[in-house]
Amino acid sequence: MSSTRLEIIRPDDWHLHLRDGAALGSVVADTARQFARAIVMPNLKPPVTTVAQAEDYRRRILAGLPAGTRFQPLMTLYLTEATTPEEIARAKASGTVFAVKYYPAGATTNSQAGVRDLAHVYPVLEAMERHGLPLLMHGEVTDPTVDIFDREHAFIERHLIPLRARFPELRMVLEHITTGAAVDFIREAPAHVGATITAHHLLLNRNAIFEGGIRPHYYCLPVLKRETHRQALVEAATSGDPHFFLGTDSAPHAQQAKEAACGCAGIYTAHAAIELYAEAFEQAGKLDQLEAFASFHGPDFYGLPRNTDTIVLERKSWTVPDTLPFGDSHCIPFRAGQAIAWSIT
Ligand SMILES: NC(=O)N[C@@H](CC(=O)O)C(=O)O
Ligand SMILES: [Zn+2]
Ligand SMILES: [Zn+2]
Repeated sequence: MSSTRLEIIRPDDWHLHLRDGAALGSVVADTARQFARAIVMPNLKPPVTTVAQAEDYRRRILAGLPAGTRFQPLMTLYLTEATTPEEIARAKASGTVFAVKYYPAGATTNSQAGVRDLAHVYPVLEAMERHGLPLLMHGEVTDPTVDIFDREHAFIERHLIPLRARFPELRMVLEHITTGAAVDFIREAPAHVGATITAHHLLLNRNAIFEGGIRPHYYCLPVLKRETHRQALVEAATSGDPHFFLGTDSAPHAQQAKEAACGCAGIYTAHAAIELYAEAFEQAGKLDQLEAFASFHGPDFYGLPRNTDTIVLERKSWTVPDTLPFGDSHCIPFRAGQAIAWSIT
């Protein structure tokens, strides 16, 4: 399908990092411009581990919005080995917390407080299964003997398959999937197991990290994979399969934190998220599938109503700024200084 104008039901972002403080104030409007709702990840320092903390964070997000915006943050709790089944019951009853995020300790940004051994949180997972609260997973093993490009596949084999067997009714999202193995696993799973896919994993393969030199702004976790995996993700996202939905994993870091001897993982895409997905879907000849992926499958999975208003995308190129404000610093957005083919009117 080729087209120059596309009107779709307003999308939601089912995986987003908003940070906190002044940084939050710099980025939240980018998301609110296009998305009605977003699942907000809890990997702050210190992490958001209780309903009370999530509700405080939610108030800070709402306070950071430009006047008149109707954006709704959907909060999550950060799972630790100290999380209690009682906190899960409180989360379910809260009306503000929609999921619990599992970070294997050491797997990614601010994951030190995460889970070392899944067996230690079985009572919590049992409570989540009972209450129907989804477990959102950063699905990578941290075993240093496993190659970094194989860590998602190893997570599926070592942890996800056993977890599915032990908690068959647990609602789960494998976040920011990057491999054909993840696509195959999710496609075969029941409807209460889904996956988010980022725009950058649809648009880039791992060569981007090394093009003409080392490119820290293309470093994220899970790390970009080889071209065959990118193609499997594009196939999944554009197939109409309701297991797969939009999650940007937009993860801003200050420029100096990325351009460093040990640079942080994370790519900022919120300034152009739906436009970037439109590019990926257009390249696949599947623009007609963008709405289902971006606006239907996510709310259907979470049991929330679909949005009713629309956004209009136009095939009109614009140039991304070289830098964007980020608290008392700035960040380098995806496609900095380069063109994006689609705009929101
Ligand atoms: N994706 C990333 O590379 N980074 C995320 C954390 C995460 O989602 O794993 C971040 O918070 O910076
Ligand atoms: Zn992650
Ligand atoms: Zn993330």
